[in-house]
Amino acid sequence: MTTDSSLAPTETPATGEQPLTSVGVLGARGRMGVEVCTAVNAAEDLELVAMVDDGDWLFNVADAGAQVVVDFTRPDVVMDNIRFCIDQNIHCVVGTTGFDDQKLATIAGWLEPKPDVGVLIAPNFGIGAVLLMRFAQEAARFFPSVEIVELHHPGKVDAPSGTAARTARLVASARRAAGLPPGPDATREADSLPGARGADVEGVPVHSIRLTGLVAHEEVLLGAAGETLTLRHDSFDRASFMPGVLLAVRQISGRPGLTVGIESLLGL
Ligand SMILES: NC(=O)c1ccc[n+]([C@@H]2O[C@H](COP(=O)([O-])OP(=O)(O)OC[C@H]3O[C@@H](n4cnc5c(N)ncnc54)[C@H](O)[C@@H]3O)[C@@H](O)[C@H]2O)c1
Ligand SMILES: O=C(O)C1=N[C@H](C(=O)O)CCC1
Repeated sequence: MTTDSSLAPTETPATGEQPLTSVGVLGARGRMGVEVCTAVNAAEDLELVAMVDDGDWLFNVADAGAQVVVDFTRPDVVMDNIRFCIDQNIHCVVGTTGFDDQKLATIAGWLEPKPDVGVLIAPNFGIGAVLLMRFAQEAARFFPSVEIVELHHPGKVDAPSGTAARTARLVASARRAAGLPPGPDATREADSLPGARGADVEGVPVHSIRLTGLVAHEEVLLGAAGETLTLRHDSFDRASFMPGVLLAVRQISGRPGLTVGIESLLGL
């Protein structure tokens, strides 16, 4: 792995009374990474000190003195990145998807001997998407049917989306808490083609669409006798994720341990 000097940080914001928070970005050349670098550069209280992508030297973030690392890479590499940051006592804000309970438990274990280090993992930093998840959780117990459709750009590496998987788990859990079966009232037994009814996430069907022109979109459809409720969120631009990412970057040093989602940062 080599250092890519073309990835050197751009201009450092003017120093004020408050010390700047040093930020490193992993996945810096990706769709989200580029947007995060732009947002960090534009924030007067943050300083972009390292930009690392595939093939670059991961130690750049530590050598550059990053206090917080933002990771938008890939599900198959993100665990190694988090392990590295924890070992180096660097707080970590993770937008990369692909986490299940087992991976979260592994990270919590890594954090045990590091009581001052914070790791925040959020499948979606969009405020509207976070609210959609909350509304879906609220509505789930009132409707016998619930299905999720997620729609994304064709370059997306995973399916279903992390947001849809988390929404489904939250819906299933809300239904269990209300004494209802987790899944919908429709069966899968009549499927003539495997997959026709979508993926099964804790009993909730999740349908994934990949379409040129889309960015990130999710619908939760709830049905009862004679009525339906459709909750929909659209991210038309990756700028929509940046307020949530910056909020997490600013708060993570005060939130040691593992945090999942930005709900608690928003007071939800
Ligand atoms: N949480 C959210 O709000 C949110 C929003 C959008 C995307 N995402 C997720 O973020 C991830 C990235 O999405 P994207 O669209 O930016 O993907 P992308 O493919 O455009 O970017 C990923 C980047 O990571 C780089 N990379 C791969 N391995 C690396 C490594 N070991 N170290 C450093 N960099 C490495 C790739 O070269 C690439 O540039 C996906 O998991 C996606 O689902 C989350
Ligand atoms: O573009 C992506 O990839 C996105 N990934 C996240 C997910 O999987 O939920 C968030 C939305 C955009």
